[in-house]
Amino acid sequence: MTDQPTPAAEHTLGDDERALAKLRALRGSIDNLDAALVHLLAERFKCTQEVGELKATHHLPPADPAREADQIARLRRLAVDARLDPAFAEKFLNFIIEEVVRHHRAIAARPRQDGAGAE
Ligand SMILES: O=C(O)C(=O)C[C@]1(C(=O)O)C=C[C@@H](O)C=C1
Repeated sequence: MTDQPTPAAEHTLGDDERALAKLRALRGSIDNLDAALVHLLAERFKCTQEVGELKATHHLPPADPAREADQIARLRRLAVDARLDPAFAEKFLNFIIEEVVRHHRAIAARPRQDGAGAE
């Protein structure tokens, strides 16, 4: 019988420490990226809040399906280039837009402060 090392014997304490250090470093980057996502989303919602005000003031519909179709097609292309699943990119954008449209509807339904529209 030959003395073949078992996988467990090859797996040293140093390997485990390196793996844990790598995991910690990756989690640090994940936390930074999550923070960036929150800030990016906050900026996006600031813009869409203004869009919602503009639309409500000028009696424009809360949703614009043609614009959404363009955005989805563009995002899917970007996702493919970035090696991100385009179906996931589409789902993610739709999720955000759904929330935006909900805000737009709430703004449009809000009673106006300037008395316009009242008898
Ligand atoms: O561009 C608009 O008209 C918006 O209201 C913004 C937005 C978006 O979040 O990107 C939201 C709803 C519309 O259906 C399309 C796009």
